[in-house]
Amino acid sequence: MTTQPVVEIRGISKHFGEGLARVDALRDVSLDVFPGTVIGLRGPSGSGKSTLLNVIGCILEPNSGSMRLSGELVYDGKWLRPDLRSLRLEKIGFIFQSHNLLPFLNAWENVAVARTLAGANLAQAKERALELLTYLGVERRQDAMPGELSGGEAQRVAIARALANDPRIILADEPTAALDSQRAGKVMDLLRKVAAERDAAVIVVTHDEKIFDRFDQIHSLRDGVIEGTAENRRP
Ligand SMILES: Nc1ncnc2c1ncn2[C@@H]1O[C@H](COP(=O)(O)OP(=O)(O)OP(=O)(O)O)[C@@H](O)[C@H]1O
Repeated sequence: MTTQPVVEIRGISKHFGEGLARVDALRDVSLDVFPGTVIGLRGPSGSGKSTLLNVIGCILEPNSGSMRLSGELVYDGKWLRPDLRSLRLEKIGFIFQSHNLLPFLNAWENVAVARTLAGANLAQAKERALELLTYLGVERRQDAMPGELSGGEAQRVAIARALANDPRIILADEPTAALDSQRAGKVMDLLRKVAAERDAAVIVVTHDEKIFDRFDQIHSLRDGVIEGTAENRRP
């Protein structure tokens, strides 16, 4: 049996500006990410990491190429779905550097809101939120406001929120940048568990060398091109 990639990118290019001001942020990038894997994107500032993450997240429209997300062709020279918001809600969970929790909602409400945006009623959304907070080991903090959470706790709540709609693709932009190495390691272990147990693909933009050994593969970008890939062998 062959496993289909969850993210399948072919010949994606993206530029900003025109003429002398043109910047080629991605040049003919192809990439497959398989279920159950955690991959890293590294590279110098301006190499195209965030652009690639935002293209996969259907936030930025590329200029050419094609992209399949969990088997569905979503971009082929143009977006193939009129409603990108519902596409994102259905397929993708986002995790940011600073957790981006809504400061006026408590922990479980922050998770539940993502579920209600996808159409669930509040009771269903709360049940799911509490399940996910338990899964991530922060159920005791369910009523805490974001300002009362430690950095590690807040990032776990943010991961729970990213999982609210059971996406198969999790995109994380520098998720450990604000954490010490022990907490960073824990967040990466949780992302590995999420990938393994939910058959998801986790894609992490990072500069953080202390977590490089936690990836199955790390792609190095330079000037909009994937110039190399390192594999971490696992027992
Ligand atoms: N909205 C935009 N308008 C114009 N140029 C942009 C825009 N977004 C990104 N760029 C340019 O595209 C290139 C790639 O940027 P990108 O943010 O993807 O790099 P990065 O590798 O994520 O960098 P960093 O590590 O600093 O976040 C850079 O030259 C950047 O200046």
